Amino acid sequence: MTPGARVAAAIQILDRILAGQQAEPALIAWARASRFAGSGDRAAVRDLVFQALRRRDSLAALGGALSGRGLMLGMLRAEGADSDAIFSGTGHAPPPLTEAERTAGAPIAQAEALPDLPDWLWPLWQASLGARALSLAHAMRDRAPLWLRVNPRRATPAQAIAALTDAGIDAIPDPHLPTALRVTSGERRVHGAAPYRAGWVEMQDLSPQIACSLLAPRPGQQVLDYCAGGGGKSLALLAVTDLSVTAHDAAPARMSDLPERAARAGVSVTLSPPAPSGQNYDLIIADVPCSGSGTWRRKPDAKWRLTPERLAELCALQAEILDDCADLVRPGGRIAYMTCSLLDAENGDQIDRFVARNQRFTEPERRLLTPEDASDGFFVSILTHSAGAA
Ligand SMILES: C[S@@+](CC[C@H](N)C(=O)[O-])C[C@H]1O[C@@H](n2cnc3c(N)ncnc32)[C@H](O)[C@@H]1O
Repeated sequence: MTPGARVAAAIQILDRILAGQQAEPALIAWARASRFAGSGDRAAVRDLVFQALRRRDSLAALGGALSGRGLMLGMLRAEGADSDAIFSGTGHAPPPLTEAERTAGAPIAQAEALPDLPDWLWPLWQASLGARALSLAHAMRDRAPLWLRVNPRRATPAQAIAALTDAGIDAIPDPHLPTALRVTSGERRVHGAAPYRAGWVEMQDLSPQIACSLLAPRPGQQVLDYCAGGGGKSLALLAVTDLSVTAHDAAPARMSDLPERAARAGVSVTLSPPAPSGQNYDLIIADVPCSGSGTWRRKPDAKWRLTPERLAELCALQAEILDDCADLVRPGGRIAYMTCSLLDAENGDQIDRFVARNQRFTEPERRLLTPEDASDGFFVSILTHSAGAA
């Protein structure tokens, strides 16, 4: 596909997303209907669509319209590219620019200053992040790096880096957490690469890796991963400590990959039968459903789909899960509450309300990680039951 044809495809897909379709199904539907598009074309069109969604408002302002065409025109203007060369009308390229399109659009500085967040959310974002609100909103406009976690049961960071290099993937360790590797080239090769398939490395963003490193459970402790999903947090803990880990999820199908991932990593996780009971756990991980506002670089359409009603529903569910976990932790045990959100409503405010209604718990540690100091936006609060230290 020519550059113009890729832009025309992105316009078509963006129009569907702006009309209400989710990004992934819209991309899949386009790929199925476009057998002529090779893997390089599909990746390039996907990048255009995601980049446009990350910067939706500023690109619409630059391009003069909130439409697929307006967004792609705004992107070309932001890059200083020759719009007429792309909007050429030849072959499969989009039709030439109209006179109105040529004169529409805000100046670059004015458009770039927009936060690229939904209007209703911006006051909550500012109240949560204060002086860092705009820079963190703008950090969400960039593509996120891919991070890997080295599994010390299988390899050292140096061995993993060497094996990745052999597979055509470059990765460098984080200066503070050497088992966290940032992939600097060859991202798309990771899934098929030998060190991934042999369990030497797992995909996990730096921020949850840091959060898990704060928990340091003692060998042999009973751990409940209450919202286990794919089990990323369980696997991170088991990689460094021998633990008895039970995984639970309200949607058990979400844990279907976990046994295979655990086997690849050389560890084992017990999948919980119906629901955990008793007060048997030294550590409960509550990696709760959330807005995902810290991961909007990866899932940019989610930022425009979130509504105040959905945020309120999520906050109510998070409170319910915290209360369930409070009943399952053993006296003296800990709850690690985690979200991939930057919003106080889901983070500090949620914990303050929990501690106010559950006065047996204290909060020795709370950490908000952001793209400015780690990678994805991520919150962790460690809550200790007052009957003694775990
Ligand atoms: C943020 S995801 C978990 C991600 C996972 N811990 C990981 O590291 O891959 C939240 C999970 O909570 C689950 N969930 C939703 N409501 C729940 C509830 N009431 N009790 C337990 N799990 C719930 C969802 O099915 C989802 O898998």
